[in-house]
Amino acid sequence: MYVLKAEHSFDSAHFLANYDGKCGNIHGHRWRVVIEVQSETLIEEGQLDGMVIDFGDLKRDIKELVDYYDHAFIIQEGTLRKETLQNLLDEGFRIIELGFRPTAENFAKFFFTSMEKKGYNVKRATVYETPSNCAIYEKDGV
Ligand SMILES: Nc1nc2c(c(=O)[nH]1)N=C([C@H](O)[C@H](O)COP(=O)(O)OP(=O)(O)OP(=O)(O)O)CN2
Ligand SMILES: [Zn+2]
Repeated sequence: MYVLKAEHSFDSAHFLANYDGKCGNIHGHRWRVVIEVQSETLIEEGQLDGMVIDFGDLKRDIKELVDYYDHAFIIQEGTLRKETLQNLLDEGFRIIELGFRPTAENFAKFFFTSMEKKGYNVKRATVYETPSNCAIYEKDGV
């Protein structure tokens, strides 16, 4: 089995609602998203001979996905009062509302399935919240 790994990072703010501790306050991370894709075979002709996929194409697709979340305030839907949210939007802040709690685990699954939707045979998605903490989502039995 061949495995290719590429990554891209984004900087954003978030908070964990209903969290008893410092992470309940607004804070920022450089989220590092590492994607691994797999293949039993290699392309055997042309420019891509000997490759699973061109690293450039893989990196481009990860960046395209991840860059949307860069320099935004990421919140879980329903965790800010309507007026608070409206005031932030009126101030011109870029807010991204998610249907899930913005944890490393949920982001790992989200980026895994997003890359699958782009057609990749994804082996594993790893999301680092800090240089020493990461969550991994991977297929069962792989
Ligand atoms: N399993 C998870 N635990 C926590 C998550 C998470 O996504 N999954 N997230 C957080 C917070 O977002 C927090 O920002 C990260 O926590 P922490 O490791 O405490 O971050 P620090 O680098 O600031 O830790 P220090 O050791 O105090 O420097 C919490 N938990
Ligand atoms: Zn955090």
